[in-house]
Amino acid sequence: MAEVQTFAADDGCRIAYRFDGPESAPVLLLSNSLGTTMEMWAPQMAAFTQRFRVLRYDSRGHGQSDSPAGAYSMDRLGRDAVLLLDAVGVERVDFCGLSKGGMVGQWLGVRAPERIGKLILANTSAYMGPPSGWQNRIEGVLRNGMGPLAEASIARWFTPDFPSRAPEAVAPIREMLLACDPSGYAGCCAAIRDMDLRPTAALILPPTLVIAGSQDPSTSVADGRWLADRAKDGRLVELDAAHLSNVEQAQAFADIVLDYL
Ligand SMILES: O=C(O)CCC(=O)CC(=O)O
Repeated sequence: MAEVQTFAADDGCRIAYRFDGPESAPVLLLSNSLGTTMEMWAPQMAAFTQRFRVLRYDSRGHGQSDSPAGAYSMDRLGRDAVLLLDAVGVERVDFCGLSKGGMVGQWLGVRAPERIGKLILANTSAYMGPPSGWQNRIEGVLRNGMGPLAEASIARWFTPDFPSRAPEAVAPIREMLLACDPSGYAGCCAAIRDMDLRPTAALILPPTLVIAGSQDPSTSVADGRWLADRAKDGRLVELDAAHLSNVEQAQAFADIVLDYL
């Protein structure tokens, strides 16, 4: 049975990961969004493991990974993904990341394209300014913890009636957010605060599918189209969802990813 394992990144931060699916299958690497864990991919696991050996990890600051104090950077988060591949001895993967995970994907597409077959960037953006908004969020979470963020986050992550229509899908996501280490969450907020991947977006080399949510107030369809227009071989697909489109449109998300791969 698959279990969560850990490896140490080059600064000693322990990163948690797990494999699921047939050992002989090609590897699909999944990267989580801000305030969630590798369990955010639960709605796709049955479908993805039909064809792939799925490698999921908790981004530093999240889940069972360490949460070092201080600001992280997108370089740091991108290097963690490369170091994970090195640690498990996998040379090349297909990649799917949502929001912050998609920012890591943009970084990989430019900085480590030789490690990536196809890239799927869901509900993400090359820039999420202004920095002052992130700074306020960092100060708030370090002062007051995760609790006060929860309901506003859920309201951005799902369309208005989804939580009452599918409480069983939303409850685990709320739990992940509330269990998040405030210092790890703040570290990742700093990485987004300081991120501007726009100057290098045209250097994304792998074939790229961008998935956008037509009702996503965090990373818009326009943000997704902007990326798809710049990636060397980019394409855009829209789902009727808010930010966590893989939870709200679980089957459609899985079908789109598997069709593309
Ligand atoms: O979701 C992410 O990974 C980063 C973007 C974000 O903060 C979305 C949100 O909380 O609305």
